[in-house]
Amino acid sequence: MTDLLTRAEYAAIAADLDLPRTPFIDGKFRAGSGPAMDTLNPATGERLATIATAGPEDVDLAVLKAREAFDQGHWSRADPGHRKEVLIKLVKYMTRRRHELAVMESLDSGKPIRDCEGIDLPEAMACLKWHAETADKIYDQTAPAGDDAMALVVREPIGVVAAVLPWNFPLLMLAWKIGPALAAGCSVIVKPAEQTSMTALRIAELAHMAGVPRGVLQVLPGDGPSVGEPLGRHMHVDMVTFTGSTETGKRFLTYAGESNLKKVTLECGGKNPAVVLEDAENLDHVAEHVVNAAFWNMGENCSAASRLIVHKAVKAPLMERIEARLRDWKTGDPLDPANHLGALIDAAHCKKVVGYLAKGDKPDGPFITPKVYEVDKDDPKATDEIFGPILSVITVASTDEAIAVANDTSYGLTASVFTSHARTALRAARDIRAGTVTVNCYGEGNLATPFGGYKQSGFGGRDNGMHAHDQYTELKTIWIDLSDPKDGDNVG
Ligand SMILES: NC(=O)C1=CN([C@@H]2O[C@H](COP(=O)(O)OP(=O)(O)OC[C@H]3O[C@@H](n4cnc5c(N)ncnc54)[C@H](OP(=O)(O)O)[C@@H]3O)[C@@H](O)[C@H]2O)C=CC1
Ligand SMILES: CCCCCC/C=C/C(=O)O
Repeated sequence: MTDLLTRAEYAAIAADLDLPRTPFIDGKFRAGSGPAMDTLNPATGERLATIATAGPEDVDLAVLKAREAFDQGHWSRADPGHRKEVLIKLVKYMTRRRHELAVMESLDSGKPIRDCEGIDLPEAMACLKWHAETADKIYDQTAPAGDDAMALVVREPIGVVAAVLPWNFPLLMLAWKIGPALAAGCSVIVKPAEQTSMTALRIAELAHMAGVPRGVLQVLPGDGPSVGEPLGRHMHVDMVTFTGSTETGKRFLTYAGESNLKKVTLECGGKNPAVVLEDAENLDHVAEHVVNAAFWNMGENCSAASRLIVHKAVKAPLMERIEARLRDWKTGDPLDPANHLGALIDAAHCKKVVGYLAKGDKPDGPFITPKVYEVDKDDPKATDEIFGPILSVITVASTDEAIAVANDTSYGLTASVFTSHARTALRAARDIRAGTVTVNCYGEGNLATPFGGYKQSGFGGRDNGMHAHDQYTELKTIWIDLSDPKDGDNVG
């Protein structure tokens, strides 16, 4: 874990923050022509900043500049080694300013500073570096074509990419999108969630300082209908990469279908199961993972394991251990490094989550302490993506029943299985319909492994790994006739 500063030191950084307040277009901050928007500190409800949002002309200008930059080729056709060096320089700038970025992220999103410093920031930087390093190490292919021809199969950057982001991991999701897209040579326009624009704006500025040319990385603050939809419908945007709710994700398919058939990749919601079977070993270890899986990031996580599906034989000892671990998980002031849970993102979301609390359980403003409820598998707590610190526990009597319950959802993002038998683990991993299945642990894999969902959790591609790079490229076949023209007619 990164060395944390004290609460007072974080407060001093917060007091001194220089916050970005306008769209970043064509290499500079410009006065946005959209309505002013207050961004609030979720923990206090106080105004953090008033941001000038992007209006329709800003969206058009950003797309025009992104297109021009792409066509000029200073980035898209640059030596891949140059793109690598520039992105690594960006990471260096982020490293220098990591405390400032971490505090900005915490103030803007309500996330606990210990996570911003220990997870979001280092993971975002590692992600950018990982993709930067791939830029000059990817080879194209030749295909079998016989003696008289050569067939090249090459990947080219797809063009102008709009990245529409959620509020739960503002910086990390930014990195998951811009890392591979910029490394591949695309121009990227970012639409952060309206609640959390701060770190995206600052990263765009740092990227430009590091050498990302004008128009290649732009950030347009504003809400979904004003900025997300026009990007989704724009005739000169080649691709949308989206992370957020399934409902909004589906809209982007409509926008694409009603405009230019742009490519759309969606990373959407989840109601992910942690399946603990009768033969699970070391219940202390299981409890540690289950607690982290359900409550990390206040449960505001598409890959949160919010359903614990547990065999009746191990339920009681596991529940005891979960309750014991939760005593160490403190909720409160996000800038206090002692706290594991901060504030929920905003009042509307808080109201939604509170609607799932049991009678008698109450929030403390935007703070909700972890809740564990035993429920039937059809209870809304067990079926809905709550996106809050609520773990729903469903008891089962067999492995088959556990797998059936795990799959009884319209989502399929992640799942975890705890068992001591390799065969059971492998069968369960195969039978659960989800994009990531972890065995005897909870997680999302790492930067090298693809992340995305089955069913209504995802569409069209994967974040992370080389699979992410591939989704920001088009495949082109170049067929070269090598036959000797003297041999006569080689047509057909
Ligand atoms: N998979 C995930 O990681 C996430 C899942 N969710 C789920 O979604 C629920 C609702 O959260 P919410 O923030 O509303 O998520 P959304 O899916 O609505 O938001 C994600 C992004 O899409 C944008 N957007 C919203 N509406 C439109 C639209 N009509 N056209 C184009 N873009 C749009 C948002 O902009 P803006 O918000 O600025 O209007 C935001 O940038 C949560 O409770 C949770 O269950 C939420 C966030 C992340
Ligand atoms: C350190 C890995 C964090 C992964 C978070 C994945 C969540 C994605 C989402 O909620 O969209």
